Amino acid sequence: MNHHKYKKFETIKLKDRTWPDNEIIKAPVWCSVDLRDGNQALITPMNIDEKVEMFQLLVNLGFKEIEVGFPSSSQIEYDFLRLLIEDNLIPDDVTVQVLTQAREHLIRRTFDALEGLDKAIVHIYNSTSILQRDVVFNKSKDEIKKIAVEGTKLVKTLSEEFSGKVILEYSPESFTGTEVDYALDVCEAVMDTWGADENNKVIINLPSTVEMDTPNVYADQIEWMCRNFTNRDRVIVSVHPHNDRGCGVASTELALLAGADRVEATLFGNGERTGNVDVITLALNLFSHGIDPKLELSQMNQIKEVYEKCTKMEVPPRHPYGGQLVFTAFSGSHQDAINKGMHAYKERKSDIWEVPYLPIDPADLNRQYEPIVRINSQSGKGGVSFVLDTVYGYNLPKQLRVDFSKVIQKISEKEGEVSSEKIFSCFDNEYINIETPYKLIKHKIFDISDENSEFERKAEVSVEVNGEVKNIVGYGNGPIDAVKNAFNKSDDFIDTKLLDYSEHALTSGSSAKAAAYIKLKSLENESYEYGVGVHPNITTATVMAMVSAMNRIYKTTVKEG
Ligand SMILES: CC(=O)SCCNC(=O)CCNC(=O)[C@H](O)C(C)(C)COP(=O)(O)OP(=O)(O)OC[C@H]1O[C@@H](n2cnc3c(N)ncnc32)[C@H](O)[C@@H]1OP(=O)(O)O
Ligand SMILES: CC(C)C(=O)C(=O)O
Repeated sequence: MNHHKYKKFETIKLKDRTWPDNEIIKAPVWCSVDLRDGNQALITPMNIDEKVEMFQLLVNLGFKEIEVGFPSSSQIEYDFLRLLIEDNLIPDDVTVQVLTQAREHLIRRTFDALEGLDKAIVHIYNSTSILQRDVVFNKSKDEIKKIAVEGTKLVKTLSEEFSGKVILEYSPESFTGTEVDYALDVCEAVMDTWGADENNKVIINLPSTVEMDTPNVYADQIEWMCRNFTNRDRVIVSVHPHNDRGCGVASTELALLAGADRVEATLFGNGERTGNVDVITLALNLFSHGIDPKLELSQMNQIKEVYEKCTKMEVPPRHPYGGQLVFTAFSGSHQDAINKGMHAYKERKSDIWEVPYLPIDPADLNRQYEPIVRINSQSGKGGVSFVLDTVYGYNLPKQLRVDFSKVIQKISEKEGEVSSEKIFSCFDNEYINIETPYKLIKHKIFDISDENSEFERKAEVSVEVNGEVKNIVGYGNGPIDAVKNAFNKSDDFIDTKLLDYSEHALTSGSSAKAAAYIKLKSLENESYEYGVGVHPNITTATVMAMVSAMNRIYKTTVKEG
């Protein structure tokens, strides 16, 4: 690869820059350019119905400025604006923006399209970059400035005849490839021509039409412009970043540190080439710092659905916040940390979200907890128990987590990702209410503490063994002890010792069930097994857990030899 073919564009060196010490403390003014820059970059541009659907989505998300198109470029762009106006689809608090080249016939046609509106942003542009001045326009600096000034004069004249209020926006297109002092000169000429002042501000949009350098360089360019406007108060400084180097979000954030007031962006970063900057990422980055993003993005899946339908583009699975996999962890240590973090967050009832690996709470985007953890061969016990806990309500004892995750590990090594449903059905088959060869028929526990006995409880248990019912009796100081002793006294069952016991409620309300976990050690060898019992009655759940554990010991030691 011949890297000598390329060179860096030399721009200003701002030695006393102040932006690195700044902080973003509020959301900028957002302007969606989905219906213009986004649309002009689509393989199949949106039809009118799709444009209307996208417009309504943008309004619902809370955009107050929306660039609805380039009405002088084609009939469909023109008709769409007319439809918005004639069908009264533009809410009072939303200002539509229209783009046009700074050329007379296009500006005139743009004003025709605006007829009937009471306010609009008219956005004119011409390229000011060194390269385009040379190879596209073949014009001197003064001639290029004249295009901008003549365009502004015409917008001013037509605005005076227009029924509504016009806000002027001017873009020195390809700003990142333009000498900053020249860009400033053109912008000042536009503002002077317009008669801009504090009460009649002009939006000066400084696009990173092509992202040509690292984000700090763009920030230097923006800070330099902000510092050198003759009157900063007559300017709304807007940025319009693209993503050619993959740094659109970083460039925008640094531009905000450098003084920008407004951002033009698109949903999921659709736009020319590698796209415009993604407004969803920008807004949710603010949100994750506790700053009101001034956009309503909580219905993420719905936003994605409308976006994908209208643009026929797909949101990549790893796209920040919106991608299918961004609230998912496959690896064991991540799953374990998420599991523990979620528990701590719930238990501490904290107002502040702090969960490892999850910068924001997926529920804030109406995304579900369920797919956070997905299980494959890289997963450990944390992920498996997280699924059983959050999806099915089973809070497994620590050793059982280790045992069961080995079962899932074997499946995932053979089959790849294991679904939540499969994890549960496997847990169910392996551990819950196991009935072969021993099947609990009924049991009764008696309180015998007043009967002058050395024990407090008596258990009568009926169990079916290979089709034959055995009635056994045992005594102990609690129900579990009494039942276990009943089994141990009989020659029909394996002798065991209780190593661990826990239980919890599974669901709430009238259909509530309890889950009990029993760990038994075989007295015939050193093996141990867990069993799980599930039943509306906690004592029955416990006896079932014991029978399940005995069945598992039978399976591993007696049956499998
Ligand atoms: C970076 C951006 O995204 S900018 C927005 C780009 N979006 C679009 O272009 C989408 C819609 N555009 C179009 O459909 C067409 O370009 C139209 C209808 C607006 C204009 O079409 P045309 O006049 O046929 O051609 P085109 O846009 O190529 O312009 C050609 C002429 O305009 C001049 N020109 C181009 N841009 C500008 C501008 N911003 N201001 C003034 N003149 C310009 C060119 O120098 C060229 O002049 P020449 O014919 O004397 O050489
Ligand atoms: C018209 C301008 C703002 C533009 O789309 C760009 O520079 O990318």
